[in-house]
Amino acid sequence: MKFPGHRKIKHYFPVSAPKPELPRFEVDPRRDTYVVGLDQVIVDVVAKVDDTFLQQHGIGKGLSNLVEHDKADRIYQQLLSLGAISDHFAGGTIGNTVHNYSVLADDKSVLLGVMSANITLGSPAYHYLCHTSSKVDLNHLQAVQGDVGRGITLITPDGERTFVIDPGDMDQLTAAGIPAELVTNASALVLSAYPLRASGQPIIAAMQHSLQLANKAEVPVVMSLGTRHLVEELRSSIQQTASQHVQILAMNEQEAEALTGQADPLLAAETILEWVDMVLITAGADGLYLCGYTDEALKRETSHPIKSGSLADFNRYEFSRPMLRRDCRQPLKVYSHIDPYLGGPERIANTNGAGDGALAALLHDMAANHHHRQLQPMSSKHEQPYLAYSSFAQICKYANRVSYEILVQFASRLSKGLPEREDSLEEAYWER
Ligand SMILES: Nc1ncnc2c1ncn2[C@@H]1O[C@H](COP(=O)(O)OP(=O)(O)OP(=O)(O)O)[C@@H](O)[C@H]1O
Ligand SMILES: O=c1[nH]cnc2c1ncn2[C@@H]1O[C@H](CO)[C@@H](O)[C@H]1O
Repeated sequence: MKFPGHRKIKHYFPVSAPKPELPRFEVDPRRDTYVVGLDQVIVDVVAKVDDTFLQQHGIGKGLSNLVEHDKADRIYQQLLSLGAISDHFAGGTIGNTVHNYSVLADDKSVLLGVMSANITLGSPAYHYLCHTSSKVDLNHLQAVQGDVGRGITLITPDGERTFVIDPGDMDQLTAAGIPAELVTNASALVLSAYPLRASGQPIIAAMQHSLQLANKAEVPVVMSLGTRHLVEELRSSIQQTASQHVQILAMNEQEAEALTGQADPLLAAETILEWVDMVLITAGADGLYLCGYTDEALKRETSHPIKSGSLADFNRYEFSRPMLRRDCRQPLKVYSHIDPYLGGPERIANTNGAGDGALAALLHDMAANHHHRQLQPMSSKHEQPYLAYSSFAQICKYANRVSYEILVQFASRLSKGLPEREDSLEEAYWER
């Protein structure tokens, strides 16, 4: 487990005794620190098109459009004949998140979903496996006869991405195949709202079952909202799932507006904190917000400049560490915001996955806290049942840094961890 903070060598957790066993790729729920993700397994087929292509096929720009297999195939064949397909990447919003988590933490995660029983060269399943970190434990995927989902990712000249989703067998995940012990010993269970639109499909029951297992074992549940029109379509079901089963919600500012009716991320966060304990809102060129609770007696004042927006002095206590509302004797709402790292890259090739990257950073900080608590239960860091290792402000910095790394590459998944030292920071910073 790598340390998520300043990432200096001293922040690697000590390993004093030599490990008696050979390293295992499979997660051992009694010994390992890991997060579990549940996803519709999807391979992203990336193609560059112009806006008229979207209009011709009646595809809603910027949306994740669920379509019939035949229509998706017609689009795919046309893209092939145009020579417009540039790549096949592993995708799925939660698949991306757990992969990124494993790359950042240099540690294990588990993916729950489906996989084709018979994999041929060049098939969607083949591409998925080729682009997934070996630290993601895929031993618990459930076999299906057909293909995993195919997400045709259409990139228009303005950099916007639009999905055409051919579900294949991605929704055939069953509740009976969810390994209970893996869920109940995880640092967090992470899933998205996308499966909620698969009405009548087995994945709905699989999702409900995992939520119940995690809730019973008090494993934090993290839900990412997917895309704006999904939230518009399923607002009440998302709200209900969030307030009953979820502790942490992640979304972008459009999804926050669709959920709460508030265009201002701070006001949206204020409302969302009535349902859940923490919320991450990414806001594109405006950076990101992390908001949650701490106990009044444990609040810590920031040394960063004080910011005001729709809430006055909103970041005053951003040096506090996040807690569940029910663990606070006197809950205090804490808001933190950060502008894009280095003002964002000079040129953004593809924003796909920037939000998933930010969420992976938050998960890393939470898992590091879990890991440290197992190793050092008497440490002063665990006098209170904190949700994360670092403060709201520190997690914001980390999440934004990870998003930047995704923006400067073409793919939606990290191919390597963050540098140990930032070239942009002067030597003196690292001497502190
Ligand atoms: N135009 C931009 N300029 C600078 N930084 C950006 C820009 N767009 C995104 N970012 C950075 O990436 C983070 C996440 O971006 P964004 O809000 O677009 O995520 P998203 O819509 O959830 O993405 P996805 O759903 O594709 O994962 C932002 O918080 C910010 O740090
Ligand atoms: O319906 C869906 N279910 C699961 N993941 C999806 C869906 N639509 C798009 N993405 C995934 O979202 C990622 C970017 O955040 C993409 O990699 C894409 O595969």
